[in-house]
Amino acid sequence: MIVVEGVSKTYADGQPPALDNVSLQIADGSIFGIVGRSGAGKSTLLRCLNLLERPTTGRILMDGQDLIQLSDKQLRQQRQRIGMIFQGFNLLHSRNVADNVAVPLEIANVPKAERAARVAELLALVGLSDKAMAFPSQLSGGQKQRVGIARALAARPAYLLSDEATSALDPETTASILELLRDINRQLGVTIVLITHELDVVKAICDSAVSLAEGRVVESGSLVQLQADPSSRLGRSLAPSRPAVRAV
Ligand SMILES: Nc1ncnc2c1ncn2[C@@H]1O[C@H](COP(=O)(O)OP(=O)(O)OP(=O)(O)O)[C@@H](O)[C@H]1O
Repeated sequence: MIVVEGVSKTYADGQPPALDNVSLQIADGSIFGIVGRSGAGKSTLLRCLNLLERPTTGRILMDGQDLIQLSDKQLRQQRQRIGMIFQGFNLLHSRNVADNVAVPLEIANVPKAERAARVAELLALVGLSDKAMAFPSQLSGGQKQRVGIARALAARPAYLLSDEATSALDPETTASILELLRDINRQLGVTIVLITHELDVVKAICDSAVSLAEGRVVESGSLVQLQADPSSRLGRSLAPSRPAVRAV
């Protein structure tokens, strides 16, 4: 479970805070969406969850441990429990697909034979077994993101952080990547925290969501709660789509 307690982040003196007293909880095994306009603080919040950004004040508890109190070594260990995927995929262009997926395993000093077996397993999971020797430049956007997902899962993380992972993809590819994330969540029990500016993404796969504005939490809750609350703006935006009415 992730608990964010009173987290504020100010990048520079005199600037308004990027996060202002944010508190929320992310249940184990859930898919949690962070929404809000550009500049609302979404990336800052996501980056605080693995301490790529250090909060100015507040606490981030992951599995009961306050990340801010961890030593460098403990933080490195905790980060192995957190995978991350990105809008721009962040693949190494000089390495083939298998070698990209192997990067976290190399960092964790996993022996070569074990690495190869794990990479094969991961490529099968994301449906890219036939692309192991291909280079990123030979892949479509959706395939690149599948490599990014396989790499993020390599060290068997408990948490997967997704920074606009589908924003660069067309709607059909987005749907297939969201389906993959949902399968990973269900099959492996990985908790997924995703930033998106597309409410359709939240509707498609999130169990809970928070909306941010100017660094503050505007609303948060489970999708079911939000959708059932007539006073919730986010809930109204996330109302289930009605089936199209067909003329007879
Ligand atoms: N490294 C940084 N240094 C200084 N200010 C920053 C830095 N990163 C973000 N900010 C500021 O913090 C605020 C929140 O930015 P953040 O990137 O978290 O928002 P966001 O909701 O993710 O936006 P977007 O959807 O455009 O990515 C903005 O005002 C931004 O200019």
